[in-house]
Amino acid sequence: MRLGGRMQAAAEILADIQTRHRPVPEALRDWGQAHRFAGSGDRAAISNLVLDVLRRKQSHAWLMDSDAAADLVVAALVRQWGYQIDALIEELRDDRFAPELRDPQQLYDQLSRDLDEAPEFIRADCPEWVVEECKSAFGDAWIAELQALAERAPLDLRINGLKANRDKVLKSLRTPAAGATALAPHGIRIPAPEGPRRQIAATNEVAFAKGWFEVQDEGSQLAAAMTGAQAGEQILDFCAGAGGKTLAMAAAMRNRGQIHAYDVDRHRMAPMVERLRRAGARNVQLVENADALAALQGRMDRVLVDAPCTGTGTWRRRPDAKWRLSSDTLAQRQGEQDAVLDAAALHVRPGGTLTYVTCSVLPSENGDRAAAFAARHPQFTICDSAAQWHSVVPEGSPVPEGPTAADLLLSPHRTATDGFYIVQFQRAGA
Ligand SMILES: C[S@@+](CC[C@H](N)C(=O)[O-])C[C@H]1O[C@@H](n2cnc3c(N)ncnc32)[C@H](O)[C@@H]1O
Repeated sequence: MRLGGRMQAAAEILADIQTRHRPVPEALRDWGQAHRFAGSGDRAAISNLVLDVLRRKQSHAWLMDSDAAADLVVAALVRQWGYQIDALIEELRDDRFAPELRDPQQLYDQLSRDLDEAPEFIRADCPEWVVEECKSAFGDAWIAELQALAERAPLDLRINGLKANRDKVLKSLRTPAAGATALAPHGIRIPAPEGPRRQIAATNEVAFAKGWFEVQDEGSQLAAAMTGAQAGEQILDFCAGAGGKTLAMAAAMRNRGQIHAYDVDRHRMAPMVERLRRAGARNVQLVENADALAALQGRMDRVLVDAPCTGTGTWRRRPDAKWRLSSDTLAQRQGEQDAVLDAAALHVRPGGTLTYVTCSVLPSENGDRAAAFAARHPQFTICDSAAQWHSVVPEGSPVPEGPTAADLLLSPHRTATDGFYIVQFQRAGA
C-alpha cells in the first residue's frame, strides 16, 4: 500500500473507534481481517498512525479546526511523523487512494498556528476534567508531563536472572538499538520506532520462549523491586493479575521463600502458570480463592497491592483509554483501592511491609488513598522510599519524589518510564 491508502485506512479505523466506541486492538484486528491483502508493514504503519492520532487528538483537532479523522491523520503525519506539507502533497499527488487534502496554503496556515494560544488542556492533550488533578500531581511541570504521556513508548524487557543475564539477551536479540535501561537493574530498552516502522516482536524470539526475559515496562520493574522482596521471605502479591510483578519478585528471590499470588478475578491469573514455567520460577503458589487467604493473615513479611486503577500512567501505550476515562470510573477505582488496601493489610505480619502501587499519576488514586489508609490504620506508618530507591537504581539517580516526599511518582517526563505511584507502609511491632 502507498501512503494514501494507509491514511485512508487509518481514518476509517479512527472513525470506527469514534462512532462505535470500539477498543483500538479490536478495530485494528477487524480491519486487518477485512483487508487481507495488507502486508505486515502496512498494518504496522496503519496501527502507528491510528495510535499517534489518538495520542494528540485534541491538539491536532484544535490546529486543524476539525475533528474529522482524515484531518487528524494529516496533522499526525506533519506533527508526529515529520512530513513537510509540500512533500506530503507531492507524495499523494497521483495516489488514487489518498484522502482529499485541503488547499495547501490553508493546511500550512493551520498547522503553523501557535499552540501556546490554545487552552491548557488542549496543549496537554488530556480531558479537561483531569487538569486540576494533573496540576496537583506535577505542579508547574504538568503540561510537559502530559505531553510526555502523549509520546510513543519504548519496548522494555526484564531479564530473568534465573536463566540469563543482560549480555546474553542483548546478544540473542541482535537489535543494535537495544541497550540497558537507565534505572531498572535487569532491564533492556528498545526505543520506539519512528513513523511507520515496526517494533520488534520480542515475544517471537527464541530467547523469550526459553524464559530469558519478559516484556515489562521499566516503571513496573522498579515498582516490583521497590517491594524489597528478599530470598527466603513470605510475600503476598494481592493483585497479581497475570503476574508481571510476581515474576519479577520471584527472580529477585532466586526461588527461595514463597510468593502467594492472589487476584479477586482468578481467571486473570491463568496465563501466569505458563509464564512461571517458562521463567523457571518455582516459589510461587497461586491462591485461587479468598478463603485460602485466611491462613496467611498476619504472617506475610511483605504484601504488594498493585491496585486496580485508571491506568493514566500508561496513556502512551493505550491512548484511547485517555479519552474513555470518566469521573465515574475514577470515583469507582478509589473505592476499590481503599477496599483492597484494607483487605491486603490484614496479611502483613508485625514489622512487615505493605507496598501500594498504581500505574496512575492522579493524586486521588495515589497520595490521597495512601493518606486515607494511614488515617484508618494507625498501626501502619509510611516508610521513607528514598533509601530503598537508592538500593535499587544506579548511584546518583535522583529520587522521583511523590507528593509526601516519602512516596515516589514515576513518569515518562521524570524517569522515562510509564507513570507509577509507589508508597510503602510498615506495620508496627517486630
Ligand atoms: C494493575 S492490575 C495487576 C497487574 C499485575 N500485578 C501485574 O504486574 O501484571 C490490578 C489487578 O487487581 C485485581 N483486583 C481488583 N480488585 C481486587 C481485590 N479486591 N482483591 C484482589 N485483586 C483485585 C484485578 O483483577 C487486576 O488483575
